[in-house]
Amino acid sequence: MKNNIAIIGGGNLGQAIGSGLLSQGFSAKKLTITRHKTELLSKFKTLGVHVTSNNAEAVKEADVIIIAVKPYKIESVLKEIQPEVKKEHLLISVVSDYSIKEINAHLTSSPTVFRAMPNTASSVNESMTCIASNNAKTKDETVVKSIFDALGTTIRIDESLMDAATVLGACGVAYVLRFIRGMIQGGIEIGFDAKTATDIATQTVKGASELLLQQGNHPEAEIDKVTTPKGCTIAGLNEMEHGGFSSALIKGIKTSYDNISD
Ligand SMILES: NC(=O)C1=CN([C@@H]2O[C@H](COP(=O)(O)OP(=O)(O)OC[C@H]3O[C@@H](n4cnc5c(N)ncnc54)[C@H](O)[C@@H]3O)[C@@H](O)[C@H]2O)C=CC1
Ligand SMILES: O=C(O)[C@@H]1CCC=N1
Repeated sequence: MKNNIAIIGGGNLGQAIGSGLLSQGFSAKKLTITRHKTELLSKFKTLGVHVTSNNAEAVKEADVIIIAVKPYKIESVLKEIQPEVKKEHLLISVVSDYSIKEINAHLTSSPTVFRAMPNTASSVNESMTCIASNNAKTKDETVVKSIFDALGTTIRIDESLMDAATVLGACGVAYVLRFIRGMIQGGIEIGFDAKTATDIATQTVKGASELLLQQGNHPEAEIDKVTTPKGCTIAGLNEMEHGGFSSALIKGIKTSYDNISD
């Protein structure tokens, strides 16, 4: 990848993106990460990444800008970098609940603006990243897709689905991790130590995902292969459903969605 990338906001997601790019061989010299407390980015500095608290300087040196600050900070960041943003820049916002139109309203130079919704699995190159833009050129779309392809898998979506992508793909990591924690707790109760229960639960979740990813089957078709009539799987599954398992998940997803807007 030949672009110089500036990540504005080296927090949880900004660092995950930085780590994911570096582990895929992206040159540390072409990467800048900013935040106020630069000492918290020392592991990147050690690897040769340019670490600074000066956003304008970072933007000046970059051709791709990734904004990864909290939603309530994006307007001040846009005001700060606005004088240095050029038409040739590709500006990618991973900020939730802030539209391309709102971003453009703070910029006079009309850069090409994208929104992307990756997740924290970017750090291990297993993100699902949803990407949206308005009338971007194909060559610019290719550049943005290649950045996030390096961090996992990408799909292009309409910007109107960005809130839904935020919930399913980004918040989704937390839902799945809570599920895994529940499996571990159950595993300990039936006899495993925490480490063994974690090893079994995590690989089982990975394997179940791979069944769907590699074979494209419906989850219920795979569940049918596990549930022996009158067996222990269906007994446990039905007990979970009596406890509101699928319903709680669907309600939680809808509640997250309803809580995106401030
Ligand atoms: N954490 C996640 O799983 C995901 C987060 N997002 C979005 O990414 C954005 C960042 O989220 P997190 O990384 O979780 O937040 P965070 O709070 O961990 O990171 C934001 C970083 O920006 C820095 N920052 C604040 N003001 C700044 C400024 N003026 N200049 C430079 N840096 C500044 C903060 O010090 C912090 O390190 C949010 O808008 C969130 O909606 C999107 C998908 C997933
Ligand atoms: O919870 C949040 O607000 C952010 C958005 C997506 C993941 N975390």
